[in-house]
Order: sequence, then C-alpha cells, then structure tokens
Amino acid sequence: MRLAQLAAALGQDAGEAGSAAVTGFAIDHRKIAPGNVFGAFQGAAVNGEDFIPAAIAAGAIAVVARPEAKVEGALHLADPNPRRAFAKAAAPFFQPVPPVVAAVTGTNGKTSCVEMLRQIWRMCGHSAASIGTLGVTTQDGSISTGLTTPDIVTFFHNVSGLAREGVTHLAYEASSHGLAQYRNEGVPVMAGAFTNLSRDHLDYHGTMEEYFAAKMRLFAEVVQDGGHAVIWADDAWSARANAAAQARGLALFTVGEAGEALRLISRKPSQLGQELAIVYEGLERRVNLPLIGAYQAANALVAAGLALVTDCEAAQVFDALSRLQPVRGRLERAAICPNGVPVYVDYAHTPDAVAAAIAALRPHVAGRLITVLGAGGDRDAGKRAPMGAAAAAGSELVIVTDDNPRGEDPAAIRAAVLAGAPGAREIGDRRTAIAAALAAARPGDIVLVAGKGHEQGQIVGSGAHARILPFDDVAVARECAAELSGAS
Ligand SMILES: CC(=O)N[C@H]1[C@@H](OP(=O)(O)OP(=O)(O)OC[C@H]2O[C@@H](n3ccc(=O)[nH]c3=O)[C@H](O)[C@@H]2O)O[C@H](CO)[C@@H](O)[C@@H]1O[C@H](C)C(=O)N[C@@H](C)C(=O)N[C@H](CCC(=O)O)C(=O)O
Ligand SMILES: Nc1ncnc2c1ncn2[C@@H]1O[C@H](COP(=O)(O)OP(=O)(O)OP(=O)(O)O)[C@@H](O)[C@H]1O
Ligand SMILES: N[C@H](CCC[C@H](N)C(=O)O)C(=O)O
Ligand SMILES: [Mg+2]
Repeated sequence: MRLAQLAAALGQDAGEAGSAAVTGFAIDHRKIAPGNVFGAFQGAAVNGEDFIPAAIAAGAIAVVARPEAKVEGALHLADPNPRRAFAKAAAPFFQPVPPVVAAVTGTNGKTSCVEMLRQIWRMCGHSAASIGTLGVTTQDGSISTGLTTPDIVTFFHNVSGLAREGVTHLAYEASSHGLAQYRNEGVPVMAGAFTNLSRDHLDYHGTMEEYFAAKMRLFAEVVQDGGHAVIWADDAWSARANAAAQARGLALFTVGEAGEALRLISRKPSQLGQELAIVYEGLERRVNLPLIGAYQAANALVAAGLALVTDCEAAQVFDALSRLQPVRGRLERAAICPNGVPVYVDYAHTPDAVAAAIAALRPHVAGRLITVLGAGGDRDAGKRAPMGAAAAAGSELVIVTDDNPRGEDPAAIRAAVLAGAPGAREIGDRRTAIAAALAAARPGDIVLVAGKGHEQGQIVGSGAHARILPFDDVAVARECAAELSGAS
C-alpha cells in the first residue's frame, strides 16, 4: 500500500510523499517501525499528540491526528475525528477478513453470546472464532488480549490473522468503550446484536443516555448497509434499540417473549438445564438447553438469532442449542462441598447481573443462598451500593469482599457495597471470604461467588504500581471445598 492510496481513502492528497510504502500502523509511539502510520489520539490518561515527534523520529511517515495537532517531518492526515479516520485508513491494509462477521453489544451477555455463536457456527460446520473478554477463541483454545475490545491495531491484526488461518465466521464483542473509541471499525459486519442495557461504566459515559448512544453506534455506523440487527426484545431499552436499527435501515430480528422473529413461549427449569418452547417461522419447537437461568436462555436465543441471520439452517441451529458447552465463569459450577452444597462462580459485576445470577440459582436453592461479592476499583462507583442491594435482596447471607481494588482503597469500596447490603458480613481477603461462605453453608444451600468469573488475577494498585496477584475463583472454591473434606 502506498501513502497516496491511504490519503485518498480519507479524501486527502499525499502530494510528493504519496509514493512512500506504508509498512504498518500503530497508535502507541513505542510500537512505531519505519514506514508506519501513527494514530495520535487524545486519551483519558495522556494526549497521544505529545508523542508525535517521537513517533516521527522512530520512522512514522504519516500521522492521523486532529487538524490542530502539530506534525512536522511526516504527512499530517488531519481529521477532526482521528480515531475514526485511522480505522478507515488502516482497514484496507489488513486483508483478508472473514466473510461473515457479527458483533454483539449490551451491558451484560456479550461474552456469552459471542462464545455461544462461535459454538453454534462450529456445529453448523463453519470454521468460527470469537474475540472478546475471554480473548481470541477458536476451536483450538483462547488467547487473552487483556481487554474486551482490544485496540484497533490489535483488532485488525487478530481479524486478518484469523482469516488467514481459515476462519470464515467471526463474532466479536463490541464494548461501549470500544465503540466510543472506534476500537473495532472497518471490517464489514453482517449482523449486530443488542442484549440489554443497565447501569455500568457511568464513570466513563456520564449518563445512561450517553452510554446507550455509545452502544447504538453499532447499529448506526458499524454494521454494514443492508445488514441485520438482532435485538433482545424483553429489555427496557429494546424499543429504542429497535428504533435505532430501523432508522439505519437494518433488517430487524427480535428475540424473546416479546420477540417477533424468534419468540420464547415458555421456559421450564430442569435438573441440569431448562426446556425452552420457542416459535420460529410459525413453527413451535422445543429445545433442551443444557444451561440454567433465564439470562443464559436469553443469550443462547440471541446467539441463535445471529446464526439464523447469517444463513445457518434452522434445524441445525436449534439442535446446536441443545449441545452448547457452558461459557467459562458464567454460572460455572466450580465445586461441590462435602455436604453436597454446590458453589457457582459467575461474572456478575453490575447490579442487573447480580440479580440475574441470583434469579438463575434461586429455583435450585432448597435452603439458603450465600452470595460472595465485591466491586472493582477505578470503575463506576455508583453501581456499588445497587450491587450490594441486589445481592441482599436475593440472598440469605451476603459476604462483601474485594474484587480488583486497583488504585482505590479496598475498604472504601467494600463500604460502598455494604451501604446497599446493611446486614452483610465483611471479609476483605477474597480467599478467606470464599472459605467462610463454604464453611457457613449447610445441606440444601447454594454458594454464589460473583464478580470475577474466568479472571485469573486480583488487580491491586494502578499505573506503575499495578500488580496482578494470581487468583482464580473456580480454583479457590475447589481448594476451599477440599479443605472442608479434609476437616470432616
Ligand atoms: C478508559 C479507556 O478505555 N482507556 C483505554 C484507551 O485509552 P486511551 O485511548 O484513553 O489512551 P491513553 O492511555 O490516555 O493514551 C492516549 C494515546 O496515547 C498513546 N500513547 C500513550 C503513551 C505513550 O507512551 N505513547 C503513546 O503513544 C496511546 O496508545 C493512546 O492512543 O485505549 C487504550 C489502548 O487501546 C487502552 O489500553 C485503555 O484501556 C484502559 C487500560 C482500561 O482500563 N480500559 C477499560 C476501562 C476498558 O476499555 N474496558 C472496556 C469495557 C469492558 C466491558 O465492560 O466489557 C473493554 O473493552 O475492555
Ligand atoms: N442476558 C443477560 N441478562 C442479564 N444478565 C446477564 C445476561 N448475560 C449475562 N449476564 C450477567 O452478566 C455476567 C457477565 O456475562 P458476560 O460475560 O456474557 O457479559 P459481558 O457483556 O461480556 O460483560 P463485560 O462487559 O464485562 O464484558 C454474567 O455472569 C451474568 O451474571
Ligand atoms: N470488563 C469489566 C470487567 C469487570 C470485572 C470486575 N471483576 C471488576 O474488576 O470490576 C470492566 O472492566 O469493568
Ligand atoms: Mg464481555
């Protein structure tokens, strides 16, 4: 690719520099190699424009930046929205891409949906992958990227790398941060999905309206012209999501009890899962979903909707639902105590998710539900008390503990959660809290350990002082259960 082509994609003229070969793209000046294009963005922590001279010194031949940024010694590709312009400029460089791409947004359920869709596609015979909180997942396993939505350069590398490996079907998670920062643009997206909206990330977006607007960029700009919008119909924000998709002219596919394309008629919990009655194209079908909880049924049906609009055969899709494997850290049964008490690990880290995880377990509780939870530091502080309240409303015993305190005082975070759960116990150390929950449990009880799901570490400190202490809720629950059997 020549610089002239790249400039033309942005409607600009590269002049004499146009014949230079573009060797790659970077948004971090420390990753610039000679011949690269640098994207200089104003960030939350620092201003990327401050690194323009260093990027040019390292060999950048062009810089995508705001018109007012100072660029000397390289071509200035000026744009008032440099993140969007950078994505547009870089996209043609990263070829090929999988022919079928779907993206999922929503407060809760993105990871579950993309992972379930990956499995359904696979069972329909396609070579499929997903990108999201669990990393880049193919049938051979997962590689973690650290963030739900990686930065745009990593995203392009991953997407084109998967296509080169033969992946034809890709599902990715579009977080609101990722959408707001144009971290996943430029790949033709055949279908987008919306799962739900509830409180999270207001530290970043400010208001629910802004948060919703960030999510709706998926339908307004990211999904390709003539693409599909699969929308969970039973959420308070669904009607507005429908309107956003229709305003863009996308083909609407609604799912749920109020869904028109895929209607959920009934849901009956069974011992190991649930039986769903659904109607698709006028035909009533029964699906034995091997997963518990209304929320997992919702995610499975949204994933099924995405498979259907990406041309999978209905009989195969519904058959695949009955063979879905659990998603790591989502209502994962981590251990069974010697007295028969099961311990579930769930990634609930919003008030709505805590309520959803509890609702999923409640039909299976004969005795008491014991919930262990905390809230993350350097994240939306306003969700902490409502998380505590959701736990208290649905559990007989709540133990408030630490969950990635990051740069904050862990005791202050716990106090904020406890404000919503006044009767709760407080045990800062997460291992001690889990051990205490298991020790308190009597036959018939269930223990829910919420907040970390698949995570492998406890993040303490921030910036240069950040450390990730190894911690895995599933492993710790197993160890604590084993200690109990040693003690009995
Ligand atoms: C608030 C936020 O979203 N921050 C992310 C964002 O940072 P930013 O664009 O504001 O960047 P910045 O650090 O201020 O730096 C500005 C620019 O200067 C560049 N730079 C910076 C330093 C330097 O020495 N040289 C240099 O060139 C940076 O590459 C960047 O382009 O882009 C960075 C690069 O992609 C991310 O690493 C960073 O994630 C931080 C670590 C983070 O914690 N993000 C979380 C909140 C997040 O994004 N979570 C979402 C949602 C999770 C969910 O609920 O699903 C996710 O998608 O993971
Ligand atoms: N459809 C849903 N409705 C309500 N709660 C849900 C739903 N799906 C998942 N949850 C809750 O949210 C938790 C996280 O689920 P998942 O990882 O699929 O969501 P996510 O949107 O990817 O989250 P993140 O924003 O952290 O990436 C689950 O463990 C569960 O507690
Ligand atoms: N993607 C989410 C993960 C939160 C998980 C929870 N363990 C926490 O640290 O708050 C976030 O970055 O807000
Ligand atoms: Mg996720």
